Amino acid sequence: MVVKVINRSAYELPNYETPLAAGMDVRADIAEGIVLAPLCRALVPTGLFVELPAGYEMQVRPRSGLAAKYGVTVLNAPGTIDADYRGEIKVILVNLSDTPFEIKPGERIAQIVVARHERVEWEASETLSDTARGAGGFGSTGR
Ligand SMILES: O=c1ccn([C@H]2C[C@H](O)[C@@H](COP(=O)(O)OP(=O)(O)OP(=O)(O)O)O2)c(=O)[nH]1
Ligand SMILES: [Mg+2]
Repeated sequence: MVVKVINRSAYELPNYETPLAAGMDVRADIAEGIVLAPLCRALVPTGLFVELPAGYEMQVRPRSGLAAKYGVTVLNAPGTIDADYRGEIKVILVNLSDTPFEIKPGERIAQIVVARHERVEWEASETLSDTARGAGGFGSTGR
């Protein structure tokens, strides 16, 4: 699938690192490092602008390495880029560790995954069909 993109970043376009990768890593398009103190967050620019086809979204997901090693993750994961969004893709990073973390210029901070999605029309109703689960949830099947 071909997706139109404007790259105003200082870096190459994101790419799939391995043949079957689902996500492409995106880089922090910042001139200077940003120090994230514990429990602080930052809206980090990527310099990328995309035009997704109707029926597709782009998800902004954390990188597991940053999460496991540094406690740094995407606060709103998965972030949603709508097909009608024309602004810059930005990543909301949060530092959930107890030590400061410096986001370096050009660092790969998150990954983007393009996915199909449905759009629904509501059928307003007073009842729903019976199921074995019914209204059970939130641990109803045990721990
Ligand atoms: O991690 C993210 C999440 C969103 N966006 C952009 C693309 C998306 O289409 C738009 C709106 O996102 P969302 O609907 O999640 O935010 P909102 O708080 O509901 O803002 P809005 O009122 O603009 O919809 O912001 C990003 O760049 N990065
Ligand atoms: Mg919204």
